[in-house]
Amino acid sequence: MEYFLDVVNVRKAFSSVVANDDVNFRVLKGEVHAILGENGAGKSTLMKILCGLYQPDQGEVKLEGQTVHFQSPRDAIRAGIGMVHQHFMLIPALTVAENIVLGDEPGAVNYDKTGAIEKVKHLSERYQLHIDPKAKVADLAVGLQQRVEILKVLYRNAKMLILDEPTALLTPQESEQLFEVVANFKKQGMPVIFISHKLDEVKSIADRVTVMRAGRTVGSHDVTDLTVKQMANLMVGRDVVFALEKQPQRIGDIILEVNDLLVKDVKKHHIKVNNISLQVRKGEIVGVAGIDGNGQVELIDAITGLHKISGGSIRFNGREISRLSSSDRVRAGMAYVPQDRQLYGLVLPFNIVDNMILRDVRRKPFSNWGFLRKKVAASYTKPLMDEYDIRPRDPYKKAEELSGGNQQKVILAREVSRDPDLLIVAQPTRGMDVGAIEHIHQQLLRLRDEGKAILLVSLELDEILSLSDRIAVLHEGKIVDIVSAEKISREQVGLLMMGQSIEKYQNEVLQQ
Ligand SMILES: Nc1ncnc2c1ncn2[C@@H]1O[C@H](COP(=O)(O)OP(=O)(O)OP(=O)(O)O)[C@@H](O)[C@H]1O
Repeated sequence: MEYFLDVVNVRKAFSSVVANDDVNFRVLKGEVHAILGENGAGKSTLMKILCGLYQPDQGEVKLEGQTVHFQSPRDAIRAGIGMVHQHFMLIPALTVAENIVLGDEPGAVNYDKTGAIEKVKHLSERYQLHIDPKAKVADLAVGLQQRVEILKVLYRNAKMLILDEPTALLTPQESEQLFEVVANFKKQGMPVIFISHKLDEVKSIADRVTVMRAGRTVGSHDVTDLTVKQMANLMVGRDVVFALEKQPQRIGDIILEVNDLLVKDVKKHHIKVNNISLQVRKGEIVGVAGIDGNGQVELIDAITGLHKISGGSIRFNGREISRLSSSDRVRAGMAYVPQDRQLYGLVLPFNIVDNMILRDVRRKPFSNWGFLRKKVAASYTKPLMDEYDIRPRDPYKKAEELSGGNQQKVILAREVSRDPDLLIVAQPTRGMDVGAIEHIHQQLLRLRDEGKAILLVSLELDEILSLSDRIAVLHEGKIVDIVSAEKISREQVGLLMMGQSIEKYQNEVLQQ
């Protein structure tokens, strides 16, 4: 067997936190190798070692049998490691070709443009990554931007690709296209490391999987030998419940009522939310389904007060709130888990305690005559860290030092525990492991059963279908339909998301 990558006994610690310990795994030439692990298991740290951002404290990394010592990402790129990050690093105003060449020829104003375009064309044909080299990146959909990132590393002669949660921001169709691209790499002998929390994806595209637990690798397996459930159990170390138990609904008064809501983009050029009317009542979860970019973010930003409205009304607990600031809306009983956790959800240089009481820092019991009661704040935080399994269990750890999934847990713990009348959650489980998803879903259902109102925005159709009582489907800023979750199938929601009608689908099915 020919190994491209061999990781031997790697260890990496950040002061007292050992992020990687005794890490061992091998990647074969031409295989898709998934890395699975709970939030905080050490996957990102390991990948940062492989791409030269961190140096290991101990152990060895070998490429094609040769030990390598990367001092910087540049060294790793030169050795053929191509990392495609979750958050793209592209310059929107430049073309595809310019973005691809940039970085390889820094500051090169006089680079060989025709040659570069030719090379990009050649690469996109070879790997079936079809894209127009002259298109402006700002005009491309997310899936195509990701192609540019992949082409960028291929242009630098990558011999192995690392894809870090590559489908987190993709539509199901874009994910399918990505999997075809990955299959192509495989055919051409290029190894791919694939990090994902989505076990179905791992099952369908990976050949082998290495599982990490608490910083250590606990084994590598052929994917064909494992079921999705077994993968989940290996990762979490216990049985994971996939099916949710939903209690019968007890609907109460209207908590949120949006009427004829009109929201434009910041420059007021385009309508983002087009005359939307929607109600959320006590004891129900209303899911908002839609392909990314169809007005979901603007809708919830308008309700929470982060985005100005251009028309219509928003009533919360019977009171018109569209002129209230977002902090006044929070005081009135609204809680919000934003889509962009690093921008709005957390203050990254603050520790977990400070982030946990962020919204209530000036109020009792955390403040007394203007003085922060640190002990009270800490004893409020610690049980929440246990309940939400926030790792490491150090309440004074800075948010920026937490893994992505653990950052998300801090926000959810804070917002859910504030006991709001209305909870608005956007992509609540993005980047979370299966065990954490199970817990969050149970918490959302508990709030619903306690009579709270929940507005759930998610790109995960299965999440919308399993949690929601009613589903509002958005397309191009409009609500196509509001349907009962019990009476609609996954395919029907998919059709509505594309702006098509269900009747057409039903007629087609009848005719078959
Ligand atoms: N720069 C840092 N400083 C201090 N601690 C860190 C740093 N980076 C990571 N850690 C810690 O190392 C551990 C592993 O984190 P890592 O980000 O590698 O996990 P992960 O498996 O990628 O998690 P997730 O699935 O949530 O992204 C965590 O406990 C994290 O808090």
